[in-house]
Amino acid sequence: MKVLTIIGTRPEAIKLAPVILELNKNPNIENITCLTGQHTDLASNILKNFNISNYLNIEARASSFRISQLLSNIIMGLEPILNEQRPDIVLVHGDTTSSLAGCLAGFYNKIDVAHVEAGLRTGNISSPWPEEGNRKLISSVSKYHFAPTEKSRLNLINENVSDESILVTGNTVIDALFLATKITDDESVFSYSGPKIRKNKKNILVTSHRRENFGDGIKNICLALNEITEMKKDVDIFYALHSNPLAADLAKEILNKNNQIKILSPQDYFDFIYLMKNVDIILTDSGGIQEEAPSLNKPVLVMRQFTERPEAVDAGCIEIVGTNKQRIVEKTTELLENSASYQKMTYGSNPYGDGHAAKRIVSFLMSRK
Ligand SMILES: CC(=O)N[C@@H]1[C@@H](OP(=O)(O)OP(=O)(O)OC[C@H]2O[C@@H](n3ccc(=O)[nH]c3=O)[C@H](O)[C@@H]2O)O[C@H](CO)[C@@H](O)[C@@H]1O
Repeated sequence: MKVLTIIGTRPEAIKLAPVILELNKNPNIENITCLTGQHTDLASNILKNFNISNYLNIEARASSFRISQLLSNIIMGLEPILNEQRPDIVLVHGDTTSSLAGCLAGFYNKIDVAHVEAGLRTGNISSPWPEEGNRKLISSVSKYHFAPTEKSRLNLINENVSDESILVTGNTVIDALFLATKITDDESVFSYSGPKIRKNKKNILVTSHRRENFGDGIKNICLALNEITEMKKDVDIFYALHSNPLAADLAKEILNKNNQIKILSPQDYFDFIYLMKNVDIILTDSGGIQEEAPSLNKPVLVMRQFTERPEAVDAGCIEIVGTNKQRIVEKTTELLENSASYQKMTYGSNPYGDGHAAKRIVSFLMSRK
């Protein structure tokens, strides 16, 4: 069986790395990994973390940030590879422009598409935008759907996806985290050379990069961080910037005079895990971090209006706080001051899986050969 695995962004690289390693282990599978160029630097660094060095890169980065330009560049960039390699399966992940483009390129060439992290829905087509639309479109033309949870599977059934084409696998980010924590537990692998995490402080890790938060959302988040450090002199905040200047520039402008806030460049995956493991609280609009944090027993306040991770909300390990400055300040302060509230959010088992999702995906594909 020949598989073409498409990777665009950092989270796709993190979440597909375990699947690629599993595919490469199987003598009956030839896997070709192809970067699209959507996040070349971030994605290639992640593959390096997981010792994946053999991959193509179509460098389809759009000159502007126009999604439609990037989508068409990727589809056209993949055509020659699809014609030359004629894979049996195009494997895509999640909800990005690269995931949708990879899926459509496969579909237009009558090649079966397999979708990892299928079925996540907020039910709101404008949030997250364009991810909710991307993943619904991918579900409508994919042949196989790897749903992380039972809830994701039910979302697909509600959209008339046939049950026998769905497999509930767990989220592969837990596979990646377990692989990485095995590697990172050997402290010598850390290259984290950022500002020290001081144990006599309360430490908060922050990331924000969602398009719907650009502008006012990120502004309110940063104003809330300034207010928290104004009130709490024993708090250090580590803000890991995203590579997208539309997410990073405003944060740098608002936060750069606050010496309690350490502004970090995008972190290598192992170093980011080190940060997640060693802080007390995580504030983020990220999807993957909502799934990882329960395995690290870290409470997460989600700075979005909606989440497609209801399982973690139901389990009490994440809480949606949106981008309202006052609400972010209040909920963060509560976790800093009220140990009962804090304990309630540190969770035993992770609703997002057991770290064996990649194995399940590969054996399912082999059974369909
Ligand atoms: C709507 C939505 O939720 N969509 C998500 C979005 O991904 P995301 O929101 O999770 O994106 P990010 O937050 O950028 O990545 C997070 C990962 O990066 C690591 N990290 C973070 C900061 C850093 O400095 N260094 C790092 O290594 C971190 O540990 C984590 O694993 O698209 C994915 C692809 O389709 C989807 O799967 C996913 O649902």
